[in-house]
Amino acid sequence: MKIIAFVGLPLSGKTTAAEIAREMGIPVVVMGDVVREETKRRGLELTDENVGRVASELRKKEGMDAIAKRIIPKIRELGKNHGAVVVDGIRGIAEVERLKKEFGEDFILIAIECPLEIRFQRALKRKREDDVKTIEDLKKRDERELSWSMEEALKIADFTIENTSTLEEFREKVRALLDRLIEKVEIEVETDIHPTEDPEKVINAVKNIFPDAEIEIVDGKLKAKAKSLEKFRDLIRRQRILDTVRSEMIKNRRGREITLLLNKQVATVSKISFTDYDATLSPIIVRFRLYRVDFEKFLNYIAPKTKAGKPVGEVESLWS
Ligand SMILES: Nc1ncnc2c1ncn2[C@@H]1O[C@H](COP(=O)(O)OP(=O)(O)OP(=O)(O)O)[C@@H](O)[C@H]1O
Repeated sequence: MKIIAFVGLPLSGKTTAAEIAREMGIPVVVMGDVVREETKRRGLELTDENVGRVASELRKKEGMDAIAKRIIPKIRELGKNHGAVVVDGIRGIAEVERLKKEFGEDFILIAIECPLEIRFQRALKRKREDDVKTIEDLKKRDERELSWSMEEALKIADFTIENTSTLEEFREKVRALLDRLIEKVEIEVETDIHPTEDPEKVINAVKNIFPDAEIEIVDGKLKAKAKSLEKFRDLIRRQRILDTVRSEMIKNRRGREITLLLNKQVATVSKISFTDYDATLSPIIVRFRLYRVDFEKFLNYIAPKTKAGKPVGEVESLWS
């Protein structure tokens, strides 16, 4: 699961970026909603003043990362089915640090940059009730945000998007970056390592099929995550087993998950063959979890139908 947050000064384009994520089917957790919920829970009316006061109180009592802490369960819940969640409304470094601690490498921070003058012009155009009326007011608002160490957050961002050109160009940049960052398919690999087996050999068997697998061995079990499907796809084509793989995938699909059981011994010589759970040496269990690609497309990407031994209706890329 990837957790993506946008950070930037007022009017830089954070809400617009989150909106694009929503359009792409990525759920968005709005930090402000947590504060609004808390305001309601306290029986207060949802005015700007009340919401602002509750936010300050939460931060004073529970620390500067109070709101980040409260959204973590929400992120986990939404992430279960989507593979990615966007967080809208990060304000300071404490919040970034909390989310980094919680999600590690899966947390990605994107800074949106835009100079004061352009942001001010956009405020004049947006005319939201709480929007600044003068450039001096916007400078003050910037300073308030910077006092929460937003500058540090901007500095440590993994990516920076400039939003100085047209809205359409900005939307395109955000869309392209999100598309690159978010996994469409999660690949999980698992197998038991028997006492009689050489762990190195088992690792190699997995790497023969998923060369980029990040492998962990815990209590005699190998667990791995991989990203690239290329080698797997290539082996299937070289062995000319598209039909077999296709029917295995259809047979072993449960909703958005496809579980394939590969013969471990055969994998040690870089070949694919299927087995069952009772195999003498336990199988290599490969689980594909589809997030932002439908089963048909995935199936036609990995193992399209064939006619006279040639693939038909093959999908060349999951990314287009
Ligand atoms: N590239 C752009 N060209 C023109 N208008 C833009 C561009 N990017 C954003 N805007 C407009 O500028 C305004 C501010 O954008 P947005 O609400 O996304 O910023 P924000 O960072 O979420 O602001 P705030 O911090 O005030 O919530 C919006 O009216 C939006 O439509």
